[in-house]
Amino acid sequence: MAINTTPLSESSKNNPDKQNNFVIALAGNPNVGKSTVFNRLTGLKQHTGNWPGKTVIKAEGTFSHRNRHYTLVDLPGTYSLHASSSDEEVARNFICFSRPDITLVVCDATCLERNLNLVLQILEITDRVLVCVNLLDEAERKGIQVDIAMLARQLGIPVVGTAARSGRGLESLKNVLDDMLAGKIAIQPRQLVYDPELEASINRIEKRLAPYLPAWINSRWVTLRVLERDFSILEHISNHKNNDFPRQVLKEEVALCLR
Ligand SMILES: Nc1nc2c(ncn2[C@@H]2O[C@H](COP(=O)(O)OP(=O)(O)OP(=O)(O)O)[C@@H](O)[C@H]2O)c(=O)[nH]1
Ligand SMILES: [Mg+2]
Repeated sequence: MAINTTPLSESSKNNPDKQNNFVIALAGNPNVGKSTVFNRLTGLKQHTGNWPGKTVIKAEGTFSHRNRHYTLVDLPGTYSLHASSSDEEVARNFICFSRPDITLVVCDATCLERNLNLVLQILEITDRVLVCVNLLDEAERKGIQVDIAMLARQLGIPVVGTAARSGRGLESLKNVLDDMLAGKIAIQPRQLVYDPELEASINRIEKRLAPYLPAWINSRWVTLRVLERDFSILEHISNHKNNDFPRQVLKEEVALCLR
C-alpha cells in the first residue's frame, strides 16, 4: 500500500501560523450521529434533535488533540452528492472547493450498505477520507456485527467504530485523525471502475477538460459530473479559478459519447 502524499488543503498549507491547524469536514447520511460526534469532539453542547434541515446552516467548532488544532465543520446530512438539493450542493461544494484536510464520513452501523454509497461518492472527490461507523451500540442491540478491519481493507482507507452518544471510540477517532495527518497511515482508496465503454468516454472527456482545471481538483470526478450533463460544476470551478471552459466543445463531446 502506498502512503498518501496528497497535499494539505488550502487552509493549512503555505502558512506557518496555520501549520498545526486542520479543517475536518463532517459528512454523512441524515440522522447517523454527525452532530453527536461534532458535540463530543468539540465539547459544544449543540442541539442534536431531528429537525429537518437544521444543519443546512454550517456549524463549526474547534478542538485540539496531540498538539494539533482542528476546526470541525458539520455538513448537512445527505444520501448523495449529486447537488440535486441545496443540502447536497452545500456538502459537495465544501468537500470539493474548501478542500478540508480530512473528510470524516459518519455512517450508521445498522444500515451500512446504504451509507457506503456516500462514502464511495466522496472517495471520487478526495482520498483524504476517514470513515466513522457510528451507532455500534444500536447495531449490537440488533445483533448486527460490523467487521471494521475488513471494511477498512475493502475501502483502502481508515475506519473507526464508535457509539458517539456514550463517547465510545472517539479517542481512537482523534488518534487516527492525528496519524493520518502525520502520514502514518497507508491509504489506497477503492476507486470505482465503470464499464469499458464509459471508461473510454471518461478518458476522452478528461483529456479535453484537464488543461482547464486547477491542479488540486480531481479531473476524473469533474469529468463524471460533466458526463452526467451537470455543467454547473464548471461554473463553480470558474468562480474559483478565472477560467473559461470550452463549454460548447465539451457539450458536443458529451453528446457524442452518450449517443
Ligand atoms: N444509541 C445511539 N444513539 C446515537 C448515537 N449517535 C447519535 N445517536 C442519536 O441519534 C440521533 C441523531 O443524532 P444526530 O447527531 O442529531 O444525527 P445527525 O447525523 O447530526 O442528524 P442530521 O443533522 O439531522 O442529519 C440522536 O437522537 C442521537 O442522540 C450512538 O452512537 N448510539
Ligand atoms: Mg446534525
